[in-house]
Amino acid sequence: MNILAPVRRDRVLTELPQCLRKEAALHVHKGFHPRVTCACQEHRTGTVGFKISKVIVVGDLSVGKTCLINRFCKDTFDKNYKATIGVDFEMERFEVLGVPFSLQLWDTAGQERFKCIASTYYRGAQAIIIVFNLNDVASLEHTKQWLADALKENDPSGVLLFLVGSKKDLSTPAQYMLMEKDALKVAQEMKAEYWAVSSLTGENVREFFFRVTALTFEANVLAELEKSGSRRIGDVVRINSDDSNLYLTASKKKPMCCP
Ligand SMILES: Nc1nc2c(ncn2[C@@H]2O[C@H](COP(=O)(O)OP(=O)(O)OP(=O)(O)O)[C@@H](O)[C@H]2O)c(=O)[nH]1
Ligand SMILES: [Mg+2]
Repeated sequence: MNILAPVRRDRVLTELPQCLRKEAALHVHKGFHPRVTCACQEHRTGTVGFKISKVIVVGDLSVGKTCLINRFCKDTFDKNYKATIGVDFEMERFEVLGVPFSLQLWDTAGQERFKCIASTYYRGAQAIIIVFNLNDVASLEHTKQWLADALKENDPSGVLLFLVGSKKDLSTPAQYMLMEKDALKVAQEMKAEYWAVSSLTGENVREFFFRVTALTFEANVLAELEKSGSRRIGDVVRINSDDSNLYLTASKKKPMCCP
């Protein structure tokens, strides 16, 4: 795909999309980090606009990884199962706070026999999406192993984690509530943000990917600012001392700048 194609109008983010559940969120701030907003306004985002961030999608076979990506990227849904062999990827271009931002979504195989090939593509991920089927408790249990495998190839402190329950359309509200309780616990243990989606109906799919994009972008800009040492004396107005950063993953309680 041509990464220079213009950004689609429905890929423009001007605000930080909110988390699904506050109990299991990477952070619960209402807006982008003030330093990020400020840097974007002042065109101080360095190389972020030219970068392609890698996102890997892992999880048991048939949990719906390919369908999730296809629903977001192509707005299609295939009810027939066709196993992913090795890996596949899609490129998505966004514009966040006026800055171009690209994600490379790596769809990996869940089948054991292809896992070996797929795992060679885990390296260099900025976000890891671990998918399980909301109607299959074993697939939730296996998410810990998927995460461990993915983290072998990545720096755990530099990667954003998302735990995604799929096929929400197949559970009754009561079944869903039961599963969500367990899933929230797993997400908290992993320090991952929890989402529940349906690729069949499209429920939460766009909201989820927008959240992944926004948080990855935010982490990238903060890292860029850190690298360039652009924090200015006098900009520091307060140390973030509230409890809205559950896992301290993206911003790691850095001093905030901007008036
Ligand atoms: N009802 C329902 N079915 C779904 C949903 N998502 C996926 N499926 C079905 O689940 C099956 C597996 O979906 P895939 O997306 O191919 O699963 P996968 O995780 O990519 O599987 P591997 O590539 O083998 O790892 C297919 O038959 C899909 O139609 C969903 O949200 N709702
Ligand atoms: Mg697949």
